[in-house]
Amino acid sequence: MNLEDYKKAVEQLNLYSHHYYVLDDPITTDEVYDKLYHEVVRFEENNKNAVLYSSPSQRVGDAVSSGFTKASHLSRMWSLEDIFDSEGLEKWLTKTYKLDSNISFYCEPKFDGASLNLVYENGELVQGITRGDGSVGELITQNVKTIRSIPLTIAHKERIEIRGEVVIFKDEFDKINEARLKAGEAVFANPRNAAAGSLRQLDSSITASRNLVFLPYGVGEDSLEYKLLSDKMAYIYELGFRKPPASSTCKGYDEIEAIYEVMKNDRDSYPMMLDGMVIKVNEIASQIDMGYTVKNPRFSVAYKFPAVEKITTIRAIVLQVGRSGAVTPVAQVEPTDIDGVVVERATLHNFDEIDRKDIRLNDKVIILRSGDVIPKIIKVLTHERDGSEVPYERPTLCPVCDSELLDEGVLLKCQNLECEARVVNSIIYFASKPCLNIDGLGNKIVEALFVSGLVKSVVDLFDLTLDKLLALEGFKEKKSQNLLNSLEAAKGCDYWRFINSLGIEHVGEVASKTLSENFGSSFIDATKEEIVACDGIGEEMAESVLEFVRVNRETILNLQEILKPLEPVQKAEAVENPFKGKTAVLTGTMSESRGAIKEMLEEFGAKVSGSVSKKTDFLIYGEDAGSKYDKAMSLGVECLTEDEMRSKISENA
Ligand SMILES: NC(=O)c1ccc[n+]([C@@H]2O[C@H](COP(=O)([O-])OP(=O)(O)OC[C@H]3O[C@@H](n4cnc5c(N)ncnc54)[C@H](O)[C@@H]3O)[C@@H](O)[C@H]2O)c1
Ligand SMILES: [Zn+2]
Repeated sequence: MNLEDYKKAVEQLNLYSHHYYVLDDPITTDEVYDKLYHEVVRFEENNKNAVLYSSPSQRVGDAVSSGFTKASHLSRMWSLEDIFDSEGLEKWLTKTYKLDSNISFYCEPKFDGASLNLVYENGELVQGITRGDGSVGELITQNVKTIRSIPLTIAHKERIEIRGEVVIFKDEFDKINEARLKAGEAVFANPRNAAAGSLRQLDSSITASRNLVFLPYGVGEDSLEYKLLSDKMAYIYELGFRKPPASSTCKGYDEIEAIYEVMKNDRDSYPMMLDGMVIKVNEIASQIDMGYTVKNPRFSVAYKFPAVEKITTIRAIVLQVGRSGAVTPVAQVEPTDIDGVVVERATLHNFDEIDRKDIRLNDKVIILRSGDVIPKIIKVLTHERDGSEVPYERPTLCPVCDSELLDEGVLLKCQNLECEARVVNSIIYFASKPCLNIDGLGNKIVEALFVSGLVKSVVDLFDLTLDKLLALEGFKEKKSQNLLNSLEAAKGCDYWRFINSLGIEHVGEVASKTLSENFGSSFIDATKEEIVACDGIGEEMAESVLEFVRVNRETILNLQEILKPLEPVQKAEAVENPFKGKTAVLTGTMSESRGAIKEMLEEFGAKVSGSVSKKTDFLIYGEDAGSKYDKAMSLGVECLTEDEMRSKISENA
């Protein structure tokens, strides 16, 4: 890197930072940012006189957005030095032991969110300030007050600054994005941006709706006299703050590495995103002696986890046809190693998503792989386009059978009932675990059976014979006999499996069980009213059942004749009691598990439903009953405590 490159790199980093910190909409990955940042730092170490005032190494964060009132922190907020591997840890420890050899360490997760400073005076929350540039941040007290894990009053009366990270849990993040997708709004790239963006809203009610969580990691100005950071933090948690998971004290390299390994391997199991582990010197006197660089504390370091976001290129968009004929697009990307796994495909959800993100062939994109979920594209780097990108055109023909697709906007559908993809996938579904659980009907075999012409629908499976199978290429005696045996074994299955295996749209395992319990084999004669009256079954599902039965009645009867599924045993008629035939909802903590109480009520002939509606006859509540209780009260539903319910039963039984 020469001086010219250095100046360009600083400018580039500042552009990245502006998008990251001010606009909450990054235009590159942390990995790319970190790599360039470290090149800049290396150049500066060798060219001390050339260091630019605007260099990101000289400051924390970025400029403060003009939309908010500014506020100064009582004591400065800092960034953290990064390390990425064992070698980095060794170097950091050597450097730190030189400053003080008699130290131990406090390790905790590095939460990937937005940092926040809380000022309490006389035990009251008086200010909430973003980190900003470390000295001055944005005053967002109103927003901060909507975060339920931030106590408005604490038992500590002297002035104190409590610092922590505001995060959004992963499941909440998915919910927010799902809702935004439905509303046609742009989705957040990742939970960090969602947290930072939600925290810095001009309208507090938006912040309030986002279920943010505050995790304390330290204090700024304080008058506490603890000798150890671990004790100081224990005191903070006692004041009513949420204790972050997995903090521990330890000594030396080996123990730190061991804690890091466990945390890294468990990262997916935490409800929030972690991007590393923070190591801090535990002795406060030593911390004070060590002090700070222009940017970072010397007594602390962030030991980063491998990146889960990478930049790659869209090579193709391939189409998959499911058993219902729905065509889903999947992106094929330039193979990219993400935390040890080579990623070649990413979901695109549906065609609207391609339009909304304006995903083009050859586009550079940020791809995220975290946990077991299928990798997804979280951002198209439109500013990196060079003209070689090709807009994607929606297909009009089925990629498998060439028949015309039905374009329903979000969904495209192949309507050809004999389309190979539809038949093969519906047979695979028919044989899958929650359906008839037939071994030996994997993708390859079903395809071979279909192509041979022997099997054009599930009914044909049961006409297979040993002779017919042996005539096919690749079907040896043992394999063929095993398949025939498993087909035979599927006969006499539970009735709900039979319903589930039909593959009725919107009807999964739970609904199949409900239909089976309520109707058994007469489900094909049930009316819409009767179906909707079942717990957990709505209009859409009922219509889908009726339509399926209308079109496929013959096939259902035919299959039923072959499979002879078992009719569900009807429950014995319940004795007369006030709950018989009524619908009840359970909420709060009870003396036994709610599952056990549900079973008991069902024995008394009640239907137990998950949500309160006008159809609910009783709400039975235990301790800490929440919104269901409020809703029941507002609808005038009769509310009973667990004891009241029990005495009603014993009076009558
Ligand atoms: N993608 C981009 O475009 C882009 C741009 C700028 C910065 N960045 C990322 O941001 C990083 C620099 O940002 P930074 O200065 O906020 O540093 P940082 O986020 O790497 O580390 C410091 C921050 O970590 C947070 N933190 C979380 N858990 C903590 C804990 N247990 N103890 C102490 N602090 C904890 C605090 O908020 C603290 O301010 C870069 O390394 C880069 O990865 C990315
Ligand atoms: Zn087709």
